[in-house]
Amino acid sequence: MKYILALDQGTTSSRAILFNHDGGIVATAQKEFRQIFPKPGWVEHDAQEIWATQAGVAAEVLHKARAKAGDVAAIGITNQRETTVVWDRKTGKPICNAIVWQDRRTAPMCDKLRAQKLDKLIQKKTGLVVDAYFSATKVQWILQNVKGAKARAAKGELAFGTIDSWLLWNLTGGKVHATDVSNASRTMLYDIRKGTWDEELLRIFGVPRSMLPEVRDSSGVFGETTLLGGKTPIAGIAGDQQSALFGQVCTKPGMVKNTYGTGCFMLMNTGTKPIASKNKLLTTVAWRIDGRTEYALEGSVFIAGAAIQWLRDGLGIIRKSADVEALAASVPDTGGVYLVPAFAGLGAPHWDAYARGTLVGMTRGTTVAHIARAALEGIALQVMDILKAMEADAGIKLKELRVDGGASVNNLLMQMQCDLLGVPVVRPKVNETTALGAACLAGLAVGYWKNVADIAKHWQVDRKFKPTMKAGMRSRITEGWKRALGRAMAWEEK
Ligand SMILES: Nc1ncnc2c1ncn2[C@@H]1O[C@H](COP(=O)(O)OP(=O)(O)O)[C@@H](O)[C@H]1O
Ligand SMILES: O=P(O)(O)OC[C@H](O)CO
Repeated sequence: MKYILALDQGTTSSRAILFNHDGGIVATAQKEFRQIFPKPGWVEHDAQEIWATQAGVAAEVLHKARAKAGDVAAIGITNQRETTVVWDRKTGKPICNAIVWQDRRTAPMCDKLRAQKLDKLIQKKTGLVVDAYFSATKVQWILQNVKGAKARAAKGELAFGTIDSWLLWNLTGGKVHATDVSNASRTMLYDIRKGTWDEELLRIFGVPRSMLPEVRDSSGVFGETTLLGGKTPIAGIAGDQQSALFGQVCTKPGMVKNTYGTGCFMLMNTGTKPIASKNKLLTTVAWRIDGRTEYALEGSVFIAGAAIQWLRDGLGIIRKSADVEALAASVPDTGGVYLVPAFAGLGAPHWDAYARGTLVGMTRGTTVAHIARAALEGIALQVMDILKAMEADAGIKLKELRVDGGASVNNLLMQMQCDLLGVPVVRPKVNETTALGAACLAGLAVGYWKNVADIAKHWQVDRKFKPTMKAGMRSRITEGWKRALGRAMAWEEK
């Protein structure tokens, strides 16, 4: 058969991409959906709209390529992670909007867990830092706040799933309620070393076992769908950041990728060994193939490309995201301005749910160009902080950083990044590595590709950025950044 279809369900859009045997893109379809902000700090999605847009782009991409179901060997799913959907098993309808990974409403619940000194236990089992980011407190919130939910869940009437499970359920007409191990590892309910849902955590968060999906390998047949017209196997699932790690062929320990999308997510493959972080990074499952689990260290930055969207939609100083590059390049530096884009609190390595966006260092000479440049620099500086933590945790010095994601097309940002890191930054030709990873996991399961080496031979460099900044300048910028961070942290009152 000719193609593998990847369904890439991201935070801001649903995408469908058809890949051929060379790992090349044949056609792409994409549809944005509504971001719902009911209160400050809350972020929701309509799960039905997510399914409708995802099903829509799947049909559209086949149409664009003039392909039929019979041309598609398998489907791979990759998804925004942690986002929580609870639905009725009988009707298949969600009982409320999905609570998105960026949503901060459960921060007080996390404070309580820390006050009860449960954070160490949770980190030991799940590899995660207690934060509103993960699914557990989101499910707990739904069960406590949606009328009748707790009782219905206790009777086994409700199902919980991250977006992959929700899509899989819909693709299979409610026949399969499953997830893959990389997504399970983001729920804060899963023991990443034992590879099981954890009864003690389920008790702590008040989540009945009956709500949970079955956890499977990332590569393997999960079920079949008739969505495309014939019967197509769904043969791979991975969370989008783990999927990008696979798509970048970071399949050997020590290899690192950073994805610049809505947020920024840096992952280092650590092989079959989970490394417990001493610097507030996450230990997470990269994937499980043929029963063999590989792990990753992760630094998660909540706002990256979203800061550029804010320049566009919030401030209106650019018309489209790509315009930020020329505007920022029209000035040689930020003129001392720093933008800490803590719009959704700060993730790794700070984990401050009460931090808020801060713009400092302005003078009468400050222009929108300085602010645009500060937004790009703010992205690169957040990434610098996580790379330092990662190098300390893994005890290695990085040789190169592989990059991808929507904002990685910005050459100025990539140059700033490698200047601030002092490490070469490498961008591959196929920038859709997230979708490619899911396609590869699915393709491996059905024999479309033989093995990882078969996939690796298609990875090609588009451009390599080399550091040019003088060390003195780097430390001046870094020092100012530390002070700006201090202004942003603990801003929102508890
Ligand atoms: N040229 C650009 N420079 C900087 N940011 C960009 C550029 N083009 C797109 N972006 C940002 O990239 C993000 C989209 O990337 P994408 O990988 O599609 O994200 P996601 O998967 O999180 O929805 C948006 O936040 C957008 O503002
Ligand atoms: O949708 P993205 O690409 O911004 O990714 C979101 C992450 O999976 C959140 O953990």
